[in-house]
Amino acid sequence: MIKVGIVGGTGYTGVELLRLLAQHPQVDVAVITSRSEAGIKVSDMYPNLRGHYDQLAFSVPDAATLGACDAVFFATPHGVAHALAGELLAAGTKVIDLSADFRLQDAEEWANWYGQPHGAPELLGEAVYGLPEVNREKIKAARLIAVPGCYPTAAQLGLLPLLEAGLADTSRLIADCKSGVSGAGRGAKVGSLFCEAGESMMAYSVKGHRHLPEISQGLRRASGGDIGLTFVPHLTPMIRGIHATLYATVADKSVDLQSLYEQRYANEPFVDVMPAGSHPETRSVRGANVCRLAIHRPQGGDLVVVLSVIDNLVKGASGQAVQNLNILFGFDERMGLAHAGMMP
Ligand SMILES: NC(=O)C1=CN([C@@H]2O[C@H](COP(=O)(O)OP(=O)(O)OC[C@H]3O[C@@H](n4cnc5c(N)ncnc54)[C@H](OP(=O)(O)O)[C@@H]3O)[C@@H](O)[C@H]2O)C=CC1
Ligand SMILES: CC(=O)N[C@@H](CCC(=O)OP(=O)(O)O)C(=O)O
Repeated sequence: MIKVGIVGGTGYTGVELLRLLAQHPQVDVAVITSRSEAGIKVSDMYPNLRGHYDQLAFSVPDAATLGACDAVFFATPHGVAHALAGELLAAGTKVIDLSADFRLQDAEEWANWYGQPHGAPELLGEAVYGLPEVNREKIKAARLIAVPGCYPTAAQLGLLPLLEAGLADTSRLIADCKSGVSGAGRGAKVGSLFCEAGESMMAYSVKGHRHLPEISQGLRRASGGDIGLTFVPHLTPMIRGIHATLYATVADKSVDLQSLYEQRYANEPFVDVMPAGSHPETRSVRGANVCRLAIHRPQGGDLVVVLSVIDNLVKGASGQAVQNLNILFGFDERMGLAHAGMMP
């Protein structure tokens, strides 16, 4: 049994961690922080967790208490893990960061996209990008994990097989992505109001979204060369889910792309390559730590369309974080994550 802490326990990814860890046989959640709800019992705030964490209350983040844990999750806005990770690592605590603080390898690029200086560039060298389908061996030996963003998880898992095989024109890739509103977090924002987002759909950040450099970094690693990617995120009237429609030009029509994807993900417990011609739905992964993919080549042309769906709060955040924890501590990778998606 290991002891874990969660910094940022009242946000959407924090409470999703609690939901998943409630069924994890090897994890005891010892500390959960919130500055605004300190002193409140978890089960008083989240009735779905009654019977699971009845003695646990939110507390103000404190490095000494967190440093007594085996691992600490950061489910906080950018910059918080920068400030605390070094101290926790020095105390021998592993850090699993759900924010973007350690996802980009280049501190200057991070500062440009996130509009603030990087708070812990000295830790970047050891941070491991926590996409198990790419970095499983590195994760096993890591102390600091940067859990990928939600759009980057859906986009990379959908495009990696084509790029690793050197099949796609890497100068012209398109990721047309739709997210549920929980992707914006629990904080009050006009754009997240039911009257604003409840029955409407819009693209945003077309000029440049902070997930663009993260997706490009991963695709560069996969292809070994430069990436020309257009990434357009959209806000859609659903609570959870990401649907990524990915476009790539693949001139070689002789390749069996279905087999390529099936072989690439044959041993991956959380990537499901659907039968040829499928149209995965976000509700099929709702609550589940799964990415479902379908590969299409419309009219047999050179444009390949890959459909990729995840739950932004599970494979796109907290589920992937638990998957990383399992790998890090040598548990079965599926532990605590055996949830099927929710239909309807
Ligand atoms: N929502 C999603 O789908 C995804 C989110 N992420 C990332 O995960 C992280 C958390 O996201 P989400 O759960 O949506 O965020 P929320 O806004 O819903 O929650 C943020 C949490 O962090 C706490 N917090 C805020 N500021 C600080 C601070 N300075 N120090 C300590 N705690 C703080 C808040 O509690 P309090 O203020 O009371 O302390 C709250 O519990 C973000 O970095 C986000 O980008 C990643 C992938 C997907
Ligand atoms: C719908 C929505 O607003 N989504 C968020 C991205 C989700 C997320 O939290 O990503 P990070 O972990 O990288 O911050 C956005 O576009 O900013």
